[in-house]
Amino acid sequence: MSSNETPRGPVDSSRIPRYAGPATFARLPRLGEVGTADVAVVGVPFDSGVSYRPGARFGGNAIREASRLLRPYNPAQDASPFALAQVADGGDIAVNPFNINEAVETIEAAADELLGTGARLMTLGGDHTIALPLLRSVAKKHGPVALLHFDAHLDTWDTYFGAEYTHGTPFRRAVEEGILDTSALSHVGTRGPLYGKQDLTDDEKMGFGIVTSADIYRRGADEVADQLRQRIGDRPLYISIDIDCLDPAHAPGTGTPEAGGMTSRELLEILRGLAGCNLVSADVVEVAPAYDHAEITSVAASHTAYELTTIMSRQIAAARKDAEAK
Ligand SMILES: N=C(N)NCCCC(=O)O
Ligand SMILES: [Zn+2]
Ligand SMILES: [Zn+2]
Repeated sequence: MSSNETPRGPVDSSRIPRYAGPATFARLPRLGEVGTADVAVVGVPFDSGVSYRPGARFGGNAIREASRLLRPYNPAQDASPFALAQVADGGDIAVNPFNINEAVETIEAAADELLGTGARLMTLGGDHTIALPLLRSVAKKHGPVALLHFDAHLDTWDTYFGAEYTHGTPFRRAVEEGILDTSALSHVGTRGPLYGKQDLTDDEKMGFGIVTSADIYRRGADEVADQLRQRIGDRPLYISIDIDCLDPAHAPGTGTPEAGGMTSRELLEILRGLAGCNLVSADVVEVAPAYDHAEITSVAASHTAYELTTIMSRQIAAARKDAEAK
């Protein structure tokens, strides 16, 4: 979108009932209807990398369905994300469910294509395996990126049953490949039993800092966000959100739930506190609707994606304004 074009926003829910028609994220136009977008919301229906309950392949569409209720003005960030920049639904990346290596390649190639058009990606998973090809693609464009990883789990384990690409291993692979800026890596929301203490030592060696879910409870969302923002500075940032970072009370619909997690309010507040960071792309993964009730998980995920999109749109609009002033 050039600076003098008005973005095409969502369907007007005061004229067309919000439950009518097929769902796109936040009732936004499809990418094909607008040509190119500043932020492309894409689904990756892939869950062949899970170690426990499957079902995240249906996550993207569950989030789209739940996102029908999002409204165009975000008071928490005082911004209308879909008016500040063109956000569009890019549909799903069709990947092979029977061949993980091929799926990983397909995701990377599709992300390359979308990022090549100048779009930032707001990806809806899928299981956490998909973060690796997305990070590869983002790093090709921006160099090694800072990473904020919201998750109950570390996802820096080595292999599962000998498999390198799984939902428990994407960030170890990413560190090995040199696509992360190891001076700014944080897990947020970590908790629960591990295989051994070595998991933590290995993780620390890779450069990760940890903000546990108990840290959030004790220190509060604002302080945590301030600390994270300081660590990230103006580095290009990727945010990966495993919905199991939330307590199972706030996100029952997921494959590997762990008790004692943050609330959806805490997650949303931390994200709002990150506004102004150079967020180049993001994902929300591990929503498995078969275990959900009353869309609790997919509603939380849709609001999470909405806050992330708002951060990106605000930044895109601010950069455009700066460029025009020059
Ligand atoms: N949910 C994600 N991404 N990873 C969980 C892996 C935990 C395990 O099976 O040990
Ligand atoms: Zn997890
Ligand atoms: Zn994860």
